[in-house]
Amino acid sequence: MTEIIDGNAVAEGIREELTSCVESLASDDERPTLATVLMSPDPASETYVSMKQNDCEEIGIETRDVEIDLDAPASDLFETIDDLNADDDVNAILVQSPVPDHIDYREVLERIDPLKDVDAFHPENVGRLVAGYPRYKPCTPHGIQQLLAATDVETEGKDAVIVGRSRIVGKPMANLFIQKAPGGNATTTVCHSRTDDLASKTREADIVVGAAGVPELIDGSMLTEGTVVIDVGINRVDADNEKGYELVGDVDFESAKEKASAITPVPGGVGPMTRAMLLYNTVKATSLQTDIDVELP
Ligand SMILES: Nc1nc2c(c(=O)[nH]1)N[C@@H](CN(C=O)c1ccc(C(=O)N[C@@H](CCC(=O)O)C(=O)O)cc1)CN2
Repeated sequence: MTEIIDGNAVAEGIREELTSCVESLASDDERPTLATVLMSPDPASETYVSMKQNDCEEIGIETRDVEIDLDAPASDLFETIDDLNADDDVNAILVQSPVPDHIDYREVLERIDPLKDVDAFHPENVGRLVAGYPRYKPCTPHGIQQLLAATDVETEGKDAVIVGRSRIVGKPMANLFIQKAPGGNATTTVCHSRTDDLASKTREADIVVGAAGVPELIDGSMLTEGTVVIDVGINRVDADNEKGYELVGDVDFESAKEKASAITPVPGGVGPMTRAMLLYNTVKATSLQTDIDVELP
C-alpha cells in the first residue's frame, strides 16, 4: 500500500508545538515578529505571503506586512530592509521571491541581517549550512526532512536523488542530506536540466525529491518499486475551473503512486511544511536574539 504523506497534518502538529514556544517568549515580553516584504511579479506570491501571515496569526506570532510597487526603484526595497534590520521589534525578515527583474536578488539577500534571515538565504547562513553548523535551515528542505522523519523514512545510507539545483530547494536539500546528522547521511545525487538520462538516476534512488519546477517531469516509469517520492513542484497550469488554473507537481502523481512506497501530494504535501518551518525559524530567531531558550520541535 502506498502511503500518501499528509503535509497538512504534519505541519499542524509542528504549529501546535510552536504555539507553546511563542507563548513562552511572549510571557517574557518577547513575542516573535515576522516582517514579510512583497514586491513580486509572480501572482502566486500574494497567496503565499498571506498564507504565511495567517499561519503566524494562528500561533501568536506578530506580523509586519510591507508591500512595494513592482516598478519602484531598488532603493525603496533596500531602505525597507535597512529599516527592518534596525527595528528591534522585528525578529525575522522575509522578502518573497521572485523579485522584479530590475532588482538584484543577490543584493537583497546580502542586505538582510543574517540573524533575522529566516529564509536562510544570506551567504553567511548558506556558508554555515554548507560547513555543517547551520543557524537556520532553509524552510523547504527542512520541511522535507521533518516529513521524512514523521513518515519514519530513514535517510542514513540511502540513495537520495534530487532533481533541481535551485538556491531555495535543490542545493540546500543536498547539503542537509549529506550532513552527519539525523535526516542526513544519505548518498546524494543532484540532477538538473543538463543531466544525461535523468531516468537512469531516479531509478537508482531510494528517495527522489522533485524540485525542478517542470510540471509532471517525473513519472512512474522513472521510478523503482518502493521509492519514497517527495514532490516540491507547485506549478499553476491552465484549467477550465473557477480559478482558471490547477496546481500540478513536478511528479506525475497517478503513475508515480503505483511505484512509490510513500509519496507527497500537491497540494497538501511539501507546501504546508515550507510555511511551518518559516514559523520554526521565526521562533528560533527570537530565541537567539533574546537569549531565551525554547524547546523547538
Ligand atoms: N522568500 C521565499 N520565497 C519563496 C519561497 C521561500 O521559501 N522563501 N518558496 C517558494 C514559494 N513558497 C514560499 O514562499 C510556498 C509555496 C507554496 C506553499 C503552499 O503552502 N502551497 C499549498 C498550496 C497553495 C495554493 O493553493 O496555491 C500546498 O502546496 O498545499 C507554501 C510556500 C517561492 N518563493
